[in-house]
Amino acid sequence: MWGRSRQPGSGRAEGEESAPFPGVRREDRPPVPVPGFPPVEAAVTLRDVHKRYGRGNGAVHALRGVTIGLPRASFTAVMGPSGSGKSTFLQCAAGLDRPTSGSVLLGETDLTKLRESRLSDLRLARLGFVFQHFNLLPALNVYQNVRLPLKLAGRPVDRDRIEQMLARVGLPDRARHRPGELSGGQQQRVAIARALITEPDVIFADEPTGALDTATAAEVLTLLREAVDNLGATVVMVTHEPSAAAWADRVVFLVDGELSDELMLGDPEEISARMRVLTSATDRPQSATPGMRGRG
Ligand SMILES: Nc1ncnc2c1ncn2[C@@H]1O[C@H](COP(=O)(O)OP(=O)(O)OP(=O)(O)O)[C@@H](O)[C@H]1O
Repeated sequence: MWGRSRQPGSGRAEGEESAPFPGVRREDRPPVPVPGFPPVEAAVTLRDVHKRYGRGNGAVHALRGVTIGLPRASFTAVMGPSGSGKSTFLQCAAGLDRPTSGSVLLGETDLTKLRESRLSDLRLARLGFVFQHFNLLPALNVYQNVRLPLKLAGRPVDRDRIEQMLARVGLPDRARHRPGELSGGQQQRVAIARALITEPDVIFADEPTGALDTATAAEVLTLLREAVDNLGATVVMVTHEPSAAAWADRVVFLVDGELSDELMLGDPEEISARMRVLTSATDRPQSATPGMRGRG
């Protein structure tokens, strides 16, 4: 499978399988894209997406005609200098914000044509989210946090599946703990379990390792990688960290709201070098995030 041998620090050998996620049959997995061949089907497609904040002289053009397809069962990292439009890209691709013009398709469904209530249903049913600061509900325990998307979507709750998912992310004995009783890395594992419990088509991750130390970040990235390889999920991750982006199959680079470059199966050094070129060309610093500096 592509990218498998390139995972920095995963400790997993080429071709080695990790334990499957609960409730997912191998035959249900969608086709895996092969480098060098056009993808059969894109999980997410952006077509000429523009996003403008404000009007007149004060308008900010955060995205300027972004067109890209993200293949099913692939892991894409989005990088770029500070203010280049990464978060706006993620928000528009995930249907959390609406483009000023252009279209965003989830499979065959054009999100820009959906009313807010339908969009919200679709996000619950088919998308998962992982954020830098975890965004768990502090009053709910771990089990209840993971169960929440199922309840919100009105779907049946299978206690065994939730417990298996917690075991899968390495927290079999924390179901009754509140988020405040867990470390940052453990909270992010809960957030990943919560994102995966609905078996989403696409997981959007916004700086998922930005608040974590190097070792913990690698554990979280392993889980995202496994969601792609074993569950057939599509992962889209915004990151400032070349060492995190190197876990992806493909890194796309945004500059001033435009896609300016991409790298397939890049290692941290290659990704850093590409970022240095882009940052010096725009003469704009990257936003600093703690945690993974110096890795790789
Ligand atoms: N709600 C908003 N209103 C006005 N301008 C905005 C808004 N959100 C983002 N912007 C502007 O749009 C541009 C792109 O912002 P965005 O947050 O997408 O960039 P980014 O690459 O994620 O930045 P960073 O790496 O610093 O988080 C920036 O100039 C930003 O100031």
